Amino acid sequence: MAAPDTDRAPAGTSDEGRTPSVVCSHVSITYRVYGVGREENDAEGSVRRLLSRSTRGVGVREVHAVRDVSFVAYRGESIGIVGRNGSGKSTLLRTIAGLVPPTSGSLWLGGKASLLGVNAVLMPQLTGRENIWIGAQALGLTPAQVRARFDDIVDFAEIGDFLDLPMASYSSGMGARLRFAISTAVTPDILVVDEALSTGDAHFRARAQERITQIREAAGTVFIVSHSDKTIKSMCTRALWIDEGRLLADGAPGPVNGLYARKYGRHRQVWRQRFEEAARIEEVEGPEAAARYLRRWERRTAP
Ligand SMILES: Nc1ncnc2c1ncn2[C@@H]1O[C@H](COP(=O)(O)OP(=O)(O)OP(=O)(O)O)[C@@H](O)[C@H]1O
Repeated sequence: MAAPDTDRAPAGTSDEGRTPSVVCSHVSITYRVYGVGREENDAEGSVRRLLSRSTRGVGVREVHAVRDVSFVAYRGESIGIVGRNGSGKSTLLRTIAGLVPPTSGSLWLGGKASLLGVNAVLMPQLTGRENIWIGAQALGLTPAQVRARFDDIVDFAEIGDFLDLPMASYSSGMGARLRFAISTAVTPDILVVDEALSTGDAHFRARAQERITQIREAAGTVFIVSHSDKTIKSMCTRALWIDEGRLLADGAPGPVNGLYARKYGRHRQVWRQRFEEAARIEEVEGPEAAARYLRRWERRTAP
């Protein structure tokens, strides 16, 4: 397993005979959030702001979502991204998909990236049939290509009689299947899947896995964000662990998941037990006693 080292070439660049599809070099992504933090709303503050032309004091907060991340992805790889909530996984994926530019560093793509999640395009008030037409054309298919692939999309989505009903009436699993079917109607060079697999049942996941394998075999690269280590282990050939925006591990899914679980698995388990205890205390002694109990633990574990 390669430990990321910012002074060396990104993991895997020395491998010969493989074609890189994504080269992510020292990428950092910072969001600027306005209207939060300390405000200077008095007249003096406003004048100072105008004179200095600076944004200080207007409540701008910077969120360093991704910090100095480097790696090389190759054609034929399926890469799982793991990490706690808010660690920067989706931000990294959105950057690979071309939706969020890196604040610094560089990103090179050897093909077209497609983000699985045509959510923005699919409309709940329209039927599955109408959404297939709109979604597939939004991905760049011509009407003739949509016509040719229509039945395949419907078969994969398994929406049956719901095809002519509004998507708003679909279960979350049906919606996920239809989105997946539309997004993969075109074989993308780089497919980016953000949690889209978590809503499906075992049968859907098996077929999604098959589709992902087909894309990999067609020399594509797949990125998958998932909180399920089962999904990462069964669908990925490699995993990246992102923690507080930094790449902490890059290697085979088993060992990377193992490192991640070693750092946070026990922590999660311990807190689950504490919340159960807090619920018991709340029942017997009331909410204030439960809050006191949790605050005591928070103080003890605060960094
Ligand atoms: N559009 C945004 N504007 C400002 N901050 C954002 C934005 N999107 C994400 N963030 C912040 O960036 C950090 C990383 O978020 P991101 O969604 O990439 O994490 P994640 O690992 O995908 O989390 P999760 O597992 O909960 O989906 C978080 O602190 C989040 O609050």
